[in-house]
Formats: sequence, structure tokens, C-alpha cells
Amino acid sequence: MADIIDELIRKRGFASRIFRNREVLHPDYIPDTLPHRENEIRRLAEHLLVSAQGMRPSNVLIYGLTGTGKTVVVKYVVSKLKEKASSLNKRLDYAYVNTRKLDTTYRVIASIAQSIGLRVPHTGLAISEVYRRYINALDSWGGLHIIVLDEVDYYVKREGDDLIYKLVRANEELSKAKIVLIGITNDVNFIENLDPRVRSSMGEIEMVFPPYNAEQLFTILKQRAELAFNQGVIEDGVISYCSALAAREHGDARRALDLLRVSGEIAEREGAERVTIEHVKKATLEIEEGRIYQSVVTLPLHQKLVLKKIVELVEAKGSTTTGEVYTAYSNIMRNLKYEPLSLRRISEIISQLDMMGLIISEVVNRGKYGITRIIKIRKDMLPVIKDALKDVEA
Ligand SMILES: Nc1ncnc2c1ncn2[C@@H]1O[C@H](COP(=O)(O)OP(=O)(O)OP(=O)(O)O)[C@@H](O)[C@H]1O
Repeated sequence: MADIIDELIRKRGFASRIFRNREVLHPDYIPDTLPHRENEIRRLAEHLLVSAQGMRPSNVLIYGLTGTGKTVVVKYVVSKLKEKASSLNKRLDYAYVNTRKLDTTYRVIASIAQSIGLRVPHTGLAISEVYRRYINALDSWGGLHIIVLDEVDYYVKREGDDLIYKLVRANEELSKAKIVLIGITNDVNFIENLDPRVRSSMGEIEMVFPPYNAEQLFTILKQRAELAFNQGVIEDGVISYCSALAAREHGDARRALDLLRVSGEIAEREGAERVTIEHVKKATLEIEEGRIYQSVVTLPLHQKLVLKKIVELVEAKGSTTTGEVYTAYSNIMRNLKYEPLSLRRISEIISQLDMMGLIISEVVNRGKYGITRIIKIRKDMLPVIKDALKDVEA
């Protein structure tokens, strides 16, 4: 056994050959500078400063596709303002709540209250009681409290907008303190679904974060790579290749950074001296496989059964049709003594699987035999789909 460890250490050493500081590529890391977001930083900071100076605060709603820097810009601005305020003895603090992760109103309000030092038990209090304690404590503290609700559309869809309504109206109850809300969302239609009372106060100031282009992604990646990797380990062309790939997929900086991180991890696993374009190609596949695996294991049961039948038919014949899938699906449902879903429903499921990128389907006109849908699965994705379906018994 000790030999295995010795050999590994001889081959790899203790320090990574590739990474100098992996943390820099972690999604929660906040860099010292955020290239190409200077205007957004200035606008948000100016607006929050006006509120800190005692004007009536207006709330901010930030839209943008994933990976356009919404979260990192907001965290950067609020943490810098807090730092400055505390060095000048001014009262300014913030709560950052990802409302997709903290998924109940109780947890959201508890987290907001905790950010100003209140102790709130995990359960046991009424939401209105936590809210009352928060408002009282805030008013005796007497500063500006910035509440950031990230992925706020998830929260509103699940829990409604009562809490948000209360928070936007809270300034009327407060005499010394003030609250500013910052909502962050990927969903451009979010505001439409809000109660009109909330809509007008929540979206007083709207900011839209545009996607990055390949050149902008290049600057962002270059800056991170210099901190994250050892000198000289990134081969020429790797950063521009990652930037170009991510720019093609709607300019997502998270995707670009993930690609670079996974490429580095693959290079390290292979014991390579440098990260090459080949590693980026492998990383693309690995990330895609991870995405596919996750989407398959989280499918509902009927979707999984339909996909399983498609896999079996495609493996046997290269491609299949809706009719064949329906027959195979109905047979197993009968064996399991369940009522099968209708053909129309199965056709819908097939279209959904297509939209999710799990299968490829094409409608062809076969003259007198009518219209049919030919279904295939990408060869390189078959093993990962099968693996994700291995526990489905049918
Ligand atoms: N201008 C930038 N400079 C440096 N890093 C950036 C910049 N913009 C985004 N990033 C990095 O890209 C990643 C994704 O950014 P962020 O989480 O802010 O995106 P987002 O718009 O909030 O996405 P989502 O809607 O999916 O939450 C983070 O690691 C962030 O640090």
C-alpha cells in the first residue's frame, strides 16, 4: 500500500504543477477588479451612496443572462461600501441571500435578521415575529441596510411576494434606519409577474447586464489565469479558445472560468506539464457530460422510462420513431401494471427531451406513410445517459 502512495508522490509531488491558487477560479471568489463592468459598478455604487446620504432609498432590479457578472458586481460594490463605511464610522451593512438556496420565507427573513447580528432560532418563531424583531433591531442600529435577494424570481414563484412587499414598505415604519432592496434575476419577465404594488417599488431602478463578447471574456480569463496557474503552464491559445467557446454560448463568464478550471484539472490528472487546447476539448466534453448526467437523473419517472426505451431502440437499430417508442413504453407500463400515458403525452415528452439536448429528433415526411419523427442520440453521449438511467428498472 505504501508503494502506491510513494509512487503517486514521486509522480505528482506535493505542490500542484499546474495550479498556484485554485480558489481564484471558484465561483464565490471576488476579484480585486472586474473588467468591463466599470459602468455598472459606478452606477450601483452612486445610487447606494445617495441612499446612504439620507435620501429616500430606491430599490434596484438587476437583469442579465447567467454569468454576466450580476452577483459578483453586487457583492463587490456592497462589500467595498461596507468596508469604507466602517473606516469612516458610518453605519452601512448588507445581507446577501441566495433565495434559490434558502428556500423558505422563514429562512430568508432569518438570514436577513442574522446579518445585523440578531440571533434567530432555526424554527419555532412566527415569520411576523422574526420580521418585527428585525425591524426593531434595525431601527435601534440606525444605518442603511442593503438587502440583496439573488435569484429572486425563484423565491417569488415559490413563496409569493408578500415578504418583498413588506420589505419595500418597511422604510415607512423605520425612523432612524433605512432599507434598500437589490433584486437579481435572469428572468426578464420576472417583473411582469409581480403584484403591481411591488412592481413599482421593486423596479424603481433597473439595470441590465449585457453578455460578454469573446474579447471581454479574454481579459477576464487572463486576469484570473495569472493568479490561478503557475507561470508558463497555460499554452498559447488556450485562453482565447476558452473565451471563444464561452462567447458562442451567450457570453457566460462562469462557463469560461469553469472551462479553464476543468482544463487545468484534466492536465493535472494526466500529469501534464502544461494546459493545452486538447485539455480544453476534453474539458468541454466533461462539462457537457456532467450537465447531461444531472439533467437525466433529475427527470420525472415517465420521462426516464421514455428515454430508457429510446436508448435501447437506438442501440439496437441506430435510430427509432415515436411509434416504436410508444409501443415499447406501453409494454413496460402494462408489465408493471400501470396505465400508460397517451401517445400525445409521449410525443410531448419526446419534444421536451429534444429541447433539453438529450436526444436529436427530426420530423420527416414519408409520403403516403405520413409524417414521422426520427429519433437519435449522440454516440458520445450514450454512455453517460445510460449511466444516469442505470437505476431505472424497466
Ligand atoms: N467582469 C468580470 N471580471 C471578473 N470576473 C467576472 C466578471 N464577470 C463575471 N465574472 C466571474 O464569472 C462568474 C460568474 O459571474 P456571476 O456569478 O456574477 O454571474 P451572474 O450574472 O450572477 O450569473 P447567474 O445569473 O448565473 O447567477 C464568477 O466567477 C465571477 O467572478
